[in-house]
Amino acid sequence: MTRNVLVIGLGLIGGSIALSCQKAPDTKVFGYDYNEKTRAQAAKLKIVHEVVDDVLKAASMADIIIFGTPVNATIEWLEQLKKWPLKKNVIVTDTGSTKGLIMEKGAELRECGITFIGGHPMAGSHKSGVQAAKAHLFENAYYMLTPLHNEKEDNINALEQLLKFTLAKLVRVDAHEHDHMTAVVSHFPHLVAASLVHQLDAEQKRYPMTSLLAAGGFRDITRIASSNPLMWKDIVLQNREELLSQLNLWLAEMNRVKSLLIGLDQSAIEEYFATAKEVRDQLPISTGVFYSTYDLYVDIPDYPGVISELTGYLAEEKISITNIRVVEAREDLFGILVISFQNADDRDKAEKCISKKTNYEMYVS
Ligand SMILES: NC(=O)c1ccc[n+]([C@@H]2O[C@H](COP(=O)([O-])OP(=O)(O)OC[C@H]3O[C@@H](n4cnc5c(N)ncnc54)[C@H](O)[C@@H]3O)[C@@H](O)[C@H]2O)c1
Ligand SMILES: O=C(O)C(=O)C[C@]1(C(=O)O)C=C[C@@H](O)C=C1
Repeated sequence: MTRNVLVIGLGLIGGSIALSCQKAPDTKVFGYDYNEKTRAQAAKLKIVHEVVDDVLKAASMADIIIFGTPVNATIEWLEQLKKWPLKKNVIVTDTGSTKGLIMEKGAELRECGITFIGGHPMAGSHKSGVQAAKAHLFENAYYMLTPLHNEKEDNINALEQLLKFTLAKLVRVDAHEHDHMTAVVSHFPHLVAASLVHQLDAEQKRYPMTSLLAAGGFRDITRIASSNPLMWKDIVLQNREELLSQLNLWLAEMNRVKSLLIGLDQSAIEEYFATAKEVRDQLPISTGVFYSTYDLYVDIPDYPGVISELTGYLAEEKISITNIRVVEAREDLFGILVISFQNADDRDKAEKCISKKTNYEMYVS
């Protein structure tokens, strides 16, 4: 029997889930977005099997409904859902970055006989919109499910059976613990990134050259300040309490830094950086596709055409690359070309391909 899946909200996350659900056998994926342009783009990009205009009708046929909407919009949809004529065994889930308030709605849905299991894939990007959707966005990332207490195991299994096609690591987490932990590793860092950009903005009014000097360090730490403002407005409002307590911890931490600077204690300052480096270097890699890189470093001679020559060899063998950049290219030195691939297999193939055609030295990080 065909399983009908309806995805509401076809942006980066909803679109990516819809693409991965299309890989599930005997599954028909329908999609709805309140933005007409997005619906048209989703149809053109084949993000779903069928884009629908009548969301209520599609919902009444759905076995699984997935919300890819901003978290405040999800709350509004869940309220409406209570009155809809849904299938008796329908399973409703979401992808929102916050879980506390959404699970309160989930509990209300249970009172109406509707199964709601919260979900949150811990991968994404500062990019948004349907054009950024990718089938493999969640590969290897943690995908948290926050079922209500006493949720039927069969319901959770049924949802997991579909979500396993995201190739994410599915884990079950309590909704409140979820909101605490994501405040630490995601929500609060977004506030810090935005605040650093505000600080730069104020500074460059007095020293206009400052922004020209924003190189790797500033760009790395503030990439996420380019994220969707509406989405983040919703997230920080829903997780306000946790964020206020993170902010207090941060202020205390900044006071510690202040004391270190005032105290001029060289070894304590070095220790501060050393401990941070140790913890940072040991972070496990569990991101989705955007920021897990499989890089191949190629020492290339610095002559015009060398990059197109190399990419040409890879194209001949149909090896796709996700990014390419040159580092340390100087006239008198070999440059290093860093080629990124989607997976280790593609990188291995590329290494073999390049070693057949050239004598350039290569290494992987
Ligand atoms: N961006 C990330 O890195 C990331 C990662 C994990 C989870 N999330 C969560 O996923 C959800 C979607 O985020 P995104 O990054 O895909 O955002 P997005 O802006 O790319 O997509 C949201 C989509 O929802 C549509 N939409 C907005 N309001 C709607 C409504 N009321 N009804 C129907 N459609 C509506 C928009 O038109 C858009 O197409 C959010 O809840 C977010 O918290 C985001
Ligand atoms: O990589 C990014 O740009 C993200 O911000 C992704 C990110 C994160 O903070 O890690 C953002 C929000 C999500 O709920 C999950 C993942």
